[in-house]
Amino acid sequence: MKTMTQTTPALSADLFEKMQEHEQIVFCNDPATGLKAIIAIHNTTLGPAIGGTRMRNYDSTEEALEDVLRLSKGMTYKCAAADLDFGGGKGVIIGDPATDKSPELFRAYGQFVESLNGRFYTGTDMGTVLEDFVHSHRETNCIAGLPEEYGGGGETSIPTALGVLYSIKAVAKTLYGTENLLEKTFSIQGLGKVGFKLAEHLLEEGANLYVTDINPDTIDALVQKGSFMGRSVIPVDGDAIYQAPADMFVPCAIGGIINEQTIQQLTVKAIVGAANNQLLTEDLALVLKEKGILYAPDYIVNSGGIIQVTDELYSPNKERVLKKTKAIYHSLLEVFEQAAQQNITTVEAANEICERRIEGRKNRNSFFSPRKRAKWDVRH
Ligand SMILES: NC(=O)C1=CN([C@@H]2O[C@H](COP(=O)(O)OP(=O)(O)OC[C@H]3O[C@@H](n4cnc5c(N)ncnc54)[C@H](O)[C@@H]3O)[C@@H](O)[C@H]2O)C=CC1
Ligand SMILES: O=C(O)CCC(=O)C(=O)O
Repeated sequence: MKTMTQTTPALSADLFEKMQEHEQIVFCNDPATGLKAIIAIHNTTLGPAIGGTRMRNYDSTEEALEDVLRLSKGMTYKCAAADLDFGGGKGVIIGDPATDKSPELFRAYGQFVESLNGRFYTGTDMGTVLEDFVHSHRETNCIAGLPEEYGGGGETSIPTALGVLYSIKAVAKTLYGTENLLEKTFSIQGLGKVGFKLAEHLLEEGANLYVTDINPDTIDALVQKGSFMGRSVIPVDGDAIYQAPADMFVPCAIGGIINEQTIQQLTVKAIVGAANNQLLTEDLALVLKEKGILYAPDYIVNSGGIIQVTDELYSPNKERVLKKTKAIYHSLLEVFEQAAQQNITTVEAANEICERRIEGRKNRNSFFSPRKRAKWDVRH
């Protein structure tokens, strides 16, 4: 049997190695409600950490930890890219969203969020809905993204889907010299909160779609919609989506789907979608560049949701959110321009812009302290 002195140093070294530049990881365990969650705070240079909370049936704690570390880092870049006064964080709840949810579980989660004393704000992500956080909000003010009837900005997937649409237009402008999407074809992976709304926008623009989802009901609903609008919506099975003969691939489900295998199958001219962490590893951006596939960095494309929830703290205003979401179009064009000028990947160009912003702020607003009342904080 191993003794504590043998195991402890190895374990902690491993965990700190995994954290890399992350500031803090919080493991939340509440046997009474079954809550098992991990909150990761990546960087608070720009302000308190913010990021949605994902609920997923992870195969292991390790997998959940990997996910929350990657997602929280992405939030730091997302906030910097959208020029928000927030840093990056994220939460994951380990469990099946279909069977393991309860009001008590989300209240318990709210208590853990509250214990961070303003260092972390959260709301929805994959597997969670706004109503879950109404329960959490009973325990903490640090919820961003409440339903409208609770004084929040409402469904975040609405601005997220719009942001993806503006991004697709920026990509079309770059590739074809026009934003017109009539008769363009898109392959969409995931028809959930964001993917379905985006698909509706694309149909309204006169586009045709290949779609896949693990839930057949959502596909049927979209096929019906497409036939009603006289557009083509072709369902494809699982991995066949990578080979669909579309102009652009639009990932709106899980991360890590762009890898060595899938890149070989893609025939599209661009990848632009809502999913977080689309590239399994960042160096794949170079493989895409060499293959002539324009990659729109995910954390810029999908920033509509975070734009809305952070704006909510000034009190909700749909017009202001729309204006800020439209700015995604220009942010992407700037990234594409810089990448072309410097002959670097779009990921490198986007990261450079964000890192410059964070670095520039370090001297003025170093390390957020919750004792300072933040200027946008209207609920405390
Ligand atoms: N909701 C939001 O405002 C934002 C969402 N995102 C990201 O966008 C993605 C989608 O988010 P939501 O639409 O909110 O989530 P959701 O949970 O509502 O929808 C995800 C959809 O993907 C499907 N799906 C899951 N695994 C799949 C697979 N292997 N193949 C095909 N379909 C699969 C699910 O059945 C579901 O319909 C996630 O990666 C999320 O992190 C990013 C920014 C904001
Ligand atoms: O939509 C939200 O509530 C937070 C945004 C977020 O976590 C994300 O953009 O991934």
